[in-house]
This record gives sequence, C-alpha cells and structure tokens, in this order.
Amino acid sequence: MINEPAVVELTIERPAHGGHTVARHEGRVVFVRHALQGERVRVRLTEQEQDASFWRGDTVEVLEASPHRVTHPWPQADALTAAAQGAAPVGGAEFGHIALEEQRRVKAQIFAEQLTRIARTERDVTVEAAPGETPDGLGWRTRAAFAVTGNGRLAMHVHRSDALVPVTDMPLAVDAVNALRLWDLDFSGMQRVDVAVGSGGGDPLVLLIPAEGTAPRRAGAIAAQIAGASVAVLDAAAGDVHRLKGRTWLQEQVGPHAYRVTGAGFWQIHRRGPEVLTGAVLEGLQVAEGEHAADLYAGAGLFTVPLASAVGAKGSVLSVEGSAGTSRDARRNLHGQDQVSIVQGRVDKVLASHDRPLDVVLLDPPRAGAGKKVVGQIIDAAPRRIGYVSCDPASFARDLGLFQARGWTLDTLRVFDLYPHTHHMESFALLSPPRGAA
Ligand SMILES: C[S@@+](CC[C@H](N)C(=O)[O-])C[C@H]1O[C@@H](n2cnc3c(N)ncnc32)[C@H](O)[C@@H]1O
Repeated sequence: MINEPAVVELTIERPAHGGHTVARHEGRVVFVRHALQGERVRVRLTEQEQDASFWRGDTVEVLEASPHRVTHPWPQADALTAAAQGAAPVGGAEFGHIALEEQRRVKAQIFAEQLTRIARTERDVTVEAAPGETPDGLGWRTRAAFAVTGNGRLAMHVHRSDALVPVTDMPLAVDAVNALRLWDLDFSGMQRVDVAVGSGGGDPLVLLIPAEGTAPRRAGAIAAQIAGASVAVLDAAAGDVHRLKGRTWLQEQVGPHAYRVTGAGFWQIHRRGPEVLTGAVLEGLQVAEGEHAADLYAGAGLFTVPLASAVGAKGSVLSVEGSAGTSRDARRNLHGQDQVSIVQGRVDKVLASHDRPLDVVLLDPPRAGAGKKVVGQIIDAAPRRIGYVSCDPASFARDLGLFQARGWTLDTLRVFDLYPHTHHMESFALLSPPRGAA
C-alpha cells in the first residue's frame, strides 16, 4: 500500500463488467462500485497497490448524482448507508442504487461491449425482465446462502473480503425464505447455511454446512430450533446430504414437468428462471421428433426433460452432468425415459468417447464457460443448431469467438434480467452452422 489518500474524488466514465464503473485518478484506472456513469463521487479506495495497473474503490458519497440513482432497497447492501455508519456494504445487490429499468439498460450495454471487445461482434442487446417481475425487483431469489459469524449469526460477505456483516433481512429472496427468520437463531458450529424454496410445494429446505471439528449432534440441535422447514446437513467431503428432519430434496415444477432437486444440487435461482430459460431454449432450438440432442452441463435435467418430450421415443437425448449428486437427481427426473442417457462426468471426457451423430447441442456451462476443447468437440459433432445458455457475457463472448472462428454464426440472442439489483444476467444464444455445412 502507498501513502495515497484513502478517499478520492472521481468522475465516473462508464460501466464495466463485474458490477464496476470506470473512473481515473491521475491517469490510473479505478474500478468503482456503487456508482453510475456521469456521477461525481467520493470513493474510498479498497485496493491501491503502488504497482497495480488499476485500483478499486467503493462510493462513499455522491457529489453530483445521476438521474437514474434511486434509494437502495436494502440498507445493508447500500454503500452510502454503510459508509455513513463507518461500515462496508454486503455484496450481492451492487446495482440496488440504480433504477430497475436503467439496471437493464446498463446490463445491455455491458453485454454488447463484451461481444464487441471479445467476440468482435456488433449486436444491439436488449435485456428482458422476467415475466411477472415485481415493480421493485425484489422477492425473486429461491436460493440464498449465508455465512455464519463467530457468535452464530447469519451473515454475508463484504465484496472481495472475508469481513462478515450480520443480516436480518434478505429482500432479494422470496417471502418463504424471510418468513423462516433464521437470523433470530444461533448457528454456532456451522460455517454456512443455505436455504432453498421449491416451486412445486412443500417446506423450504435449510442445508447446514458444519465448520471443521463441529460435533455431529450440534446440527441436530440447530434443526430442532427451526420451524416450518426441512433441515439437512451437508457432508462436504463426501458430497452427501443427510436428513435431520423433513426431506433432503425440493419439489420443482416447470410447466407440465415435475423435478426433484437435492439440497446441494444446482437449480436456477430466480423463481421464474427455469420457465424463462426452458421457453427460450425450446423456441430457439425447434427440436423435432426423432432428433438426437445433447444437453451438456445438464444439472438436474431442467432442459433434458422437455428435450426428451420433444424428440420423443424415436429420438435420443445425451444428458451430461459433472456433479454426482445432481446427476443422481437427473437420473430420477428422467426415470423411465428410455430415449435419454444420463451420463455423469466431465463434458470434455464424455464427448471424447461419444461417436453417435447429434442434430442439436445445448450447453449451459458454469461461469467459466465451455472453453476451446469443448467448443471444438461440439463443432465436430456437426449439429444443425447449437443453443448456448450462459450466465457470464465475458466467457460467452470468448466461446462465441471460438465458434465464429470455425464459421458458426450468432443467430438469435436473448438476454434476461434473472438477477435484479445485481450485475449478473443470463442469456440464450442460437448458433447456426457455416453455410452448406448442415
Ligand atoms: C449453470 S449450471 C446449469 C445446470 C442446468 N442446465 C440448469 O439450468 O439447471 C452448470 C452445471 O454444470 C455442471 N458442471 C460444471 N463443470 C462441468 C463439467 N466440466 N462437466 C460436466 N458438468 C459440469 C455443474 O455441476 C452444474 O450443474
């Protein structure tokens, strides 16, 4: 660290990917959070290494406000409220100071900029709100994860920090999460507490993740305090979920399809996310009866289930998921559908030994994207269409560049605001093969 002032006055130039904005201090880029383009703000520097090519900081005071600035709906995540109390805001709602419509415009600008910069592709991007989104953009999270303070209180992390802030509210979460009032309980001995609410009915599920060295009976004692929820404990080493009371899984319903998802398994977070994404995937891919499809990074089979219906008994779906527990869920969710092969393993390894033709490939990789090897394997399977669901515009743009280098083109692109008040977004892209190849 150097002897620079801890607080500097800056003018915000533009938004940047990752929930930041860009400003400059004596020529050096500063990534500022909790600000808006055009604002004049006072910024507390949080990272200011002498040799670093850029610094980071949080807005602590707004001198000239953007017309799009609004009162943050969650005081504990609001940088200005936190600064006035000499504290730092919790991460997880870093766009809360921006009017909801403007949040979507900023996300569209960032998505388009990633396409231009990384994939050399010009595209006008619009970010669509989820159907039935609340006017205040709150109450959408069906999943929430909390850290636990030294004295057993639920807490969240400050951005890029180990510091914990106890929470007494989670405005982004659906009512059923808040109604449990888990912040009133003592979670001593736990390192993390996850809560999830299924759309198909049944109690919410509280998953306890014990700190190292905690006696097994401690989780049981906590479970006894929790009313109105199933409670399970995660054996992180084995990846197993053990029942303490109620069920270890949630029931999810997406259109006509029912799913079962175990406590630690992946499921889209926004209450309307599964429906929005399956709609975009089916509309985009237009899978026909008898076709051979692949669902890569398939989770509990969110897309495999409707794809299996679309191809019917004469077609096939190869569904690949890396996590053992989630793949077990997929197996249950596709039980009795003989046209589906559920394969647990890494996508690159599974594709390396798959030699049957594919008409359609859908991929929904984690934030890091698919990467060069998997992109090459998908192209080599010579499908007539590829659908790409992504939660990160930067890795998507990188992979799109790889597809384009082999002659594939970006057809439909839809971007969804499935994470209001955060910088995150979800997209579906339809890619078409080189002319004459399909
Ligand atoms: C973004 S989630 C998508 C899941 C599913 N498509 C859905 O929407 O519910 C990505 C999934 O990929 C899995 N995964 C991550 N890396 C993988 C890999 N290399 N091979 C196979 N699966 C992987 C994760 O366990 C996770 O379930």
